[in-house]
Amino acid sequence: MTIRCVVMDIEGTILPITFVRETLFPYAHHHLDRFLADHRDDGDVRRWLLLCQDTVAQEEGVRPTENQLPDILRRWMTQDRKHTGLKGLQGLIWEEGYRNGAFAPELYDDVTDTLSAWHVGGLQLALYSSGSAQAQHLLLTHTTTGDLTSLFAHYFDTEIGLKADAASYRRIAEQLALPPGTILFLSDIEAELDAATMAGFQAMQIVRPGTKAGTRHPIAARFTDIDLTRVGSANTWPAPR
Ligand SMILES: CSCCC(=O)C(=O)COP(=O)(O)O
Ligand SMILES: [Mg+2]
Repeated sequence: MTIRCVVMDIEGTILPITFVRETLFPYAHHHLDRFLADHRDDGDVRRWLLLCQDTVAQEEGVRPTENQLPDILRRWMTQDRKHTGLKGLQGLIWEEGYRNGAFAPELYDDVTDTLSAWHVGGLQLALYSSGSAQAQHLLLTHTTTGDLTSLFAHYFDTEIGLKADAASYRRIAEQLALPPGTILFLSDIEAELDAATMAGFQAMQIVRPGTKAGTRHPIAARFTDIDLTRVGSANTWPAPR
């Protein structure tokens, strides 16, 4: 089946995991208190704080005060919890960092040209990350190879569901208004690829240095190794190793 859209993960797929874990996450952790002091009353900040408070109230039976929230948020960050409210707040904190030039994401060197070629060839491109859609857009805006947002039509985050849940991919296909079999999902994580294929997507594991190659999905080491015309043909995938 012809691929019409490529949906891709971010960390470990288009850029090194270390950029997220060693640059973005520590920045949000470090600047949380000051950010909340400065922006507590901003509309988006209020929305995400309320969502975090709701979750704690549901899980623990007691609604935390706003003063108790920063410690809870820091605990969630340490746990790498993929909570929509936390992810929303992190994205807003990173916005300042991008604006100040505190960091710039460097994509793997095979990514930008491949994305441009796919875009020129008429493919729709989309990101799917646990990071908020706003954070995804920011990241693409500030890459060391320039602003890549014009290449992307869609940004999916945890508001559509968790990445290891097949229902999330069914909702993505609905939003894209495409048959699932015409959508290729790229990720380094097998559990995410499993969920995507359960929803009928084509899926390929991107195996970057340090990624453990799985056995359940076709693999590619670089975007330049992906031949979209062969995706889904049973006799060619997985690639021999
Ligand atoms: C927009 S980059 C930040 C990504 C992020 O916050 C994150 O938690 C990545 O998680 P994922 O489940 O998409 O690997
Ligand atoms: Mg990943």
